[in-house]
Amino acid sequence: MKAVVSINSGSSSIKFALFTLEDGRSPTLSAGGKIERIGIAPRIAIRTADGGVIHDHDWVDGAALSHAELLDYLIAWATTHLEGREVIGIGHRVVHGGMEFAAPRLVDRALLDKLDALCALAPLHQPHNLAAIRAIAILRPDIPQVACFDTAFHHDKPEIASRLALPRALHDQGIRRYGFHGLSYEYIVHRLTHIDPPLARGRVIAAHLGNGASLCAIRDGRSIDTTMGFTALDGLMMGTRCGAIDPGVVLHLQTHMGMSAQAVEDMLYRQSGLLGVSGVSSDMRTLSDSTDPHAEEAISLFAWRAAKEAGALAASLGGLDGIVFTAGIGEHHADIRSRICRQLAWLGIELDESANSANQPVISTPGSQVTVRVIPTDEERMIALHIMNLLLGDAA
Ligand SMILES: Nc1ncnc2c1ncn2[C@@H]1O[C@H](COP(=O)(O)OP(=O)(O)O)[C@@H](O)[C@H]1O
Ligand SMILES: CC(=O)OP(=O)(O)O
Ligand SMILES: [Mg+2]
Repeated sequence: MKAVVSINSGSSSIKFALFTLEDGRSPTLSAGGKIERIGIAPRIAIRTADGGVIHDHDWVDGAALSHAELLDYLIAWATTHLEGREVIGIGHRVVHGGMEFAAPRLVDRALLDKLDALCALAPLHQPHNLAAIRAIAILRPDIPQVACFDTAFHHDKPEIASRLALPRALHDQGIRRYGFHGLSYEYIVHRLTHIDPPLARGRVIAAHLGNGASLCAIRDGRSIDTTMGFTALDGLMMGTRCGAIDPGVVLHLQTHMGMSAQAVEDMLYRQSGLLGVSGVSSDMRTLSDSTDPHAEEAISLFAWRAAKEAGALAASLGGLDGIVFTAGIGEHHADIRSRICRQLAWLGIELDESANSANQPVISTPGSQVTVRVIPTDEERMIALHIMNLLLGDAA
């Protein structure tokens, strides 16, 4: 049986999925799983498509385990469990595709060199994405690999949403707003076209709230603006990232507080966000269970910032027909969704609190001017569809 494998290395997790190509067109999930809480207390869970447990493992003292070590574990596990399937392609989420890549690409050495040059712009992601590709190229050089870019979905957004108010020459050199989480947004559009075609043609804010978090303003299925910019540091407050801050703070830290560029990078990417404000954890589940008042302050700031930026994107869209919540927090955290929607009530949003508490697919009231949906994202399926498109021609 022919199969494809998707690998999605996020900042705090590695998600992976094996899809068989039964009818040669649409991918059927065979097994999938994730290693999550990387850097805290990693655990791996692998399940069949119907939820049957294939493998579970907790690394209790595993805070120091790197993405690379955990990936090695995963590859070793997969090699002994893939027998009987002919893997025709392996696809990867690659966070930064820079100015050049507007669509998935087959991986070769020249591509890897170009993507290496973008590592500094996505230090929490790109090195892991490329390390996974290289590790697999050594083990299975016979299997084609496909790079699917998080930036691609935003590539053709309007010029005005791409430009920073900096000297023009910098824009021409690539210092511009790219946007990320594109595979997730593309999947949301793909799902909306099936489940709610009128909304898919309308003005939608998709809220990808995970360890990394961003919003995307989507009109008629296309990105027209988004909260992340040149890097995945901009926009919303995140697990360990600060989101948008006054650039004067960075200058002050370096010039007056003697911090090196490396120390500032570490603070903005790894020590800020929910972790920095709470002093407790970067993980929303842990914060929600905590009685520390700083944990509550971090949760409030997260929701307030998300609602505020959603207001800005509603202005980019010139009005709003729908909001879609997705990713770890967006899919599961009813209280955060409720806080965000209450702050956006002036846009005509009326939440059905009981539907929201039950994580229903539609969580707005029938009379709400704005439809609010919860759609589990599936970046792995989007990657599988891209592999098939690239290697086999059109997929369903
Ligand atoms: N059931 C849940 N309830 C509340 N928050 C959750 C739940 N499941 C996951 N989360 C939160 O989602 C975030 C991770 O999101 P995810 O999309 O998996 O991350 P990544 O950006 O690494 O892909 C964490 O803050 C985690 O606490
Ligand atoms: C781009 C980004 O922030 O990704 P993640 O949410 O996986 O960290
Ligand atoms: Mg993610």
